[in-house]
Amino acid sequence: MPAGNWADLPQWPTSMLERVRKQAPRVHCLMNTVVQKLVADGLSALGAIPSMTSSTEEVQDFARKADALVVNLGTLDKQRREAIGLAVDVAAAREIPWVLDPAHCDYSPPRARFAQDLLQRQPTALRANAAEYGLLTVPDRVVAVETGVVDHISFAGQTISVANGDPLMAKVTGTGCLSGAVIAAFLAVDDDRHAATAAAMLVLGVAAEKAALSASGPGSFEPALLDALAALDGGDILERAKVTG
Ligand SMILES: Nc1ncnc2c1ncn2[C@@H]1O[C@H](COP(=O)(O)OP(=O)(O)OP(=O)(O)O)[C@@H](O)[C@H]1O
Ligand SMILES: Cc1ncsc1CCO
Ligand SMILES: [Mg+2]
Repeated sequence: MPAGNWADLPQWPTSMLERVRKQAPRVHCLMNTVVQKLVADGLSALGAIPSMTSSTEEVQDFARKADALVVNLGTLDKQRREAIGLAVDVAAAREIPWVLDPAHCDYSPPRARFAQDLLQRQPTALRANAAEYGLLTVPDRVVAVETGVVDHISFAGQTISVANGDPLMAKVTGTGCLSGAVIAAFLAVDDDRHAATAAAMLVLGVAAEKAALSASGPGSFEPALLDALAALDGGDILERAKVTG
């Protein structure tokens, strides 16, 4: 079990990244309309295969082909609520991992209620920023990720903290949404939900640090992040990892 043994087993995130690249998991995204392109490109750069429809006629067919699902509430409407319910039905029946990102649930009580109802359906992981996270009660079997300057990934009474990343991540809309999708890709290749979620946050954080080396601001950071996700190797991860837990 990697959690708690970071110093002894520092190769497990790299092994998971290699499996993502080799297995190319299909990640179906019910993604807000603001960041669909970044999330699709980020998953592709990582080595996963994104799909993105939210049509109620088709979403179950897409979910049946997927290895993991990410549900993001950023641009919620009636039809998307319905599509989310249909997709989660398939994920539950097929027992594939799914990740909930309750984007902007702190702006709207109905959205917060919807997010809490979805949590009762036992996603594999919740990924939220601090404002969103503080509003929700996370059931025991759900990996709870609170992102920010340091990411805290909690499960079964243990917390892994990942201090990698760069302030430019907060200047590009959708890095949090992308993190939920990256978590889904890692969950698709490893059954250890706590370790897989932490590895995903580490990989994104290290890629962001590499991207920041060449970026001159948010505009150039975004494509550099895609390049870094595609090029990342075990050496980068070992050299830069700031993981405790
Ligand atoms: N100041 C920072 N320094 C380092 N990493 C950061 C910083 N701010 C955010 N991050 C990283 O950026 C990613 C997004 O986290 P954040 O908490 O900003 O999500 P968010 O508010 O939901 O983002 P969005 O809604 O734009 O997708 C995480 O991987 C987090 O680690
Ligand atoms: C800016 C924005 N508005 C709805 S979703 C989204 C991107 C994730 O925060
Ligand atoms: Mg968000």
